[in-house]
Amino acid sequence: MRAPPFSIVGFDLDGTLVDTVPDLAGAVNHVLAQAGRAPLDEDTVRGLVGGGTRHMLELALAKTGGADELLLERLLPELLSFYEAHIADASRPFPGAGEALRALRAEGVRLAVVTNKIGRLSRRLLEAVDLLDLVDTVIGGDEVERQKPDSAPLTAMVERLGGGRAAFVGDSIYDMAAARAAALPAVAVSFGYRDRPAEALGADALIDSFAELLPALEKL
Ligand SMILES: O=C(O)COP(=O)(O)O
Ligand SMILES: [Mg+2]
Repeated sequence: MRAPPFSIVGFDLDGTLVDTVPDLAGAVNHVLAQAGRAPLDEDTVRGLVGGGTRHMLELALAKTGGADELLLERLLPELLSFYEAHIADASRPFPGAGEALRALRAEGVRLAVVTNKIGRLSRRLLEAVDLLDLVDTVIGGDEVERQKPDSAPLTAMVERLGGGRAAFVGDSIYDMAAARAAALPAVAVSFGYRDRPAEALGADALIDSFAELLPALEKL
């Protein structure tokens, strides 16, 4: 392989590196039951992920009878503690995710996870699925002033990893908008979570599996 034209590659977490919906849905349904609400199926929860855990809960409440601030504040800590206890019961890396990270690393590319998920939970999840040691840094949604779709987390990534040409890989409109705002080329994964067709995300490249990532980066 030719050396990739990037010295930094960032990855979104939920729906990009790791298929987390089973455990996220479990945690959402745990608190919906506490609120006397009907459960949501995994396909529905898949469309609610991307804007952070609080946003996911807000959307889940809106879908099951209405969200109000008080209920949201009451249920959020419960959701987070349940999710932390079950963070990798069923969550698994998408096929080829670890291999792609290793291949990029072998080329000397510095790697980051940039997620709207809380940083502590993100590291816990990455550790549980054996990906934490493969990345140089993790930036959680609570660890920057503004989360994706703002450019702030991606600007922080480039700064933290010492500068250089960077690209970002994600699954949602939040990722594509953040990359655009930070003026970074963006690769979208077609297997992730989103509220619209993958072709409508506005990515610079679209991949159907991690086997396609390195060739896609070379063409950007
Ligand atoms: O937890 C979320 O809602 C989003 O997380 P992500 O930024 O890794 O997709
Ligand atoms: Mg995502």
